[in-house]
Amino acid sequence: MSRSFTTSREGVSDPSRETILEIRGLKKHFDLGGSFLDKLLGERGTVQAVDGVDLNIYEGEILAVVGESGCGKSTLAKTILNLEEPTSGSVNYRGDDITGLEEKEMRSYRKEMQMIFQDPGGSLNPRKTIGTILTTPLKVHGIGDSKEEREEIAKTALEDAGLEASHFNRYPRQFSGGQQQRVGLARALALEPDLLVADEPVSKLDVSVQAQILNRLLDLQSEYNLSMMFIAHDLSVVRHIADRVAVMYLGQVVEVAPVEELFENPQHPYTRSLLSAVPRVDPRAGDDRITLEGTVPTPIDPPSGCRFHTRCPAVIPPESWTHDQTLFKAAFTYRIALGNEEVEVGSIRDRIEVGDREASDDEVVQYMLEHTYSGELDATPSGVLGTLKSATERYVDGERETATEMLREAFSSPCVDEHPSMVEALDGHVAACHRVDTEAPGERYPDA
Ligand SMILES: Nc1ncnc2c1ncn2[C@@H]1O[C@H](COP(=O)(O)OP(=O)(O)OP(=O)(O)O)[C@@H](O)[C@H]1O
Repeated sequence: MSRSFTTSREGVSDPSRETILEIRGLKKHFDLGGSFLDKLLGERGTVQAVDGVDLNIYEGEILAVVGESGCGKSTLAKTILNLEEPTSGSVNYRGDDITGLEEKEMRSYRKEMQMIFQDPGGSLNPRKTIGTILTTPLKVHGIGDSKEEREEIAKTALEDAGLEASHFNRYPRQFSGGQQQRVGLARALALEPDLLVADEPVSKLDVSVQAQILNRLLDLQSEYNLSMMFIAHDLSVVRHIADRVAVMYLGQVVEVAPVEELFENPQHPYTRSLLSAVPRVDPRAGDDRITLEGTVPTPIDPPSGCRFHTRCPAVIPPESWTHDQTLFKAAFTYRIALGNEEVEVGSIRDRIEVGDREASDDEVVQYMLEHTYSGELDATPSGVLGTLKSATERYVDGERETATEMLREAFSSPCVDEHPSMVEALDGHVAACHRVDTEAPGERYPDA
């Protein structure tokens, strides 16, 4: 492997464009409290919801933030807007440091930085008319000289969002979900914000309504030169709307690229997996959440090194590895499963039917190799199989640490030991992956 590429974090702004928002090393950890024992058991501790995010949003662009449920998208949005207090890092809005500002100090920025939420109904007070919902923020921010003027602004915003001025006197319950989302949009637009943070604004709506709202957003974005952070888990929506895309995994950004570039030439193995799942999305299924192989690790105790290593199809073998990637991935996954004690010897013993007698250790070992190890036993070279077998024997014998150590030594990976920094993968396209850092573009994924 040859190290060659210039280290370039997304944290370096593009001087040719006006940066509206500059996020640096942003962290938001939630302390769940609990005793030391709770923490050891993973039931309490600290949720690393957002853990060191660098991002820029440029004037007039739509930056989409994507990733599986729980990866920290909403927390990122709320922390940027000081709806959550950041643990560390900084947020600059048009050059002003707004990190952790109190509500009073935030007030002048609130007008310029608006957020629309996923649940349209939940963010509208059912007892207030649409008119009151729209004009109250105008009054708070001193917009419009009179009640009549504010009413006029609110009605124009309703029309901008695709509703009618006559809806002014209605109540939220008199609207469909799609219309309620338009009210949320109108409320945000009435303040003429510079930056709109939209947290999955169409995910709860029917596909046809989604398209209408998205097209409306696109029209308004170009009409008002709005900058937007658009949070989504549906990648087809992202392709339709975004200029650039940031991909998040377990609290961190792993790749940022212009939208077509990301779809045509994804560099991070996580992005590649996400995109490969797109054709599976079936609107008739009702739930279009992306699912990947393997369980998502908990953000309370995220994996060391590259956080994606436990699920990565391209996890890097040690330099001494002479076999192919598929074999390494199978052995490595086995290492992870035993290391996390995901395999219960007792329940395997119960599961194996051997007449009246209890299954022997050898039978349990064989069962684990046949069922937990995903490689083909017949095709596994004897040296590798020997290690897998010896480690499994120790594991079944109760010597878990010895077993884990044997597997760790034989199937080591830089992905476990070192955190990858964000590097320029291709022009204007950054990714945090050891493969991207060390391999030339055409050689990054030989058979992964
Ligand atoms: N107030 C909180 N206290 C403790 N943990 C929290 C809190 N808010 C969020 N989390 C945790 O932080 C992690 C990130 O959550 P977040 O809602 O930001 O993810 P997300 O990517 O927006 O998910 P989704 O797509 O499902 O909305 C999750 O593990 C979540 O359980």
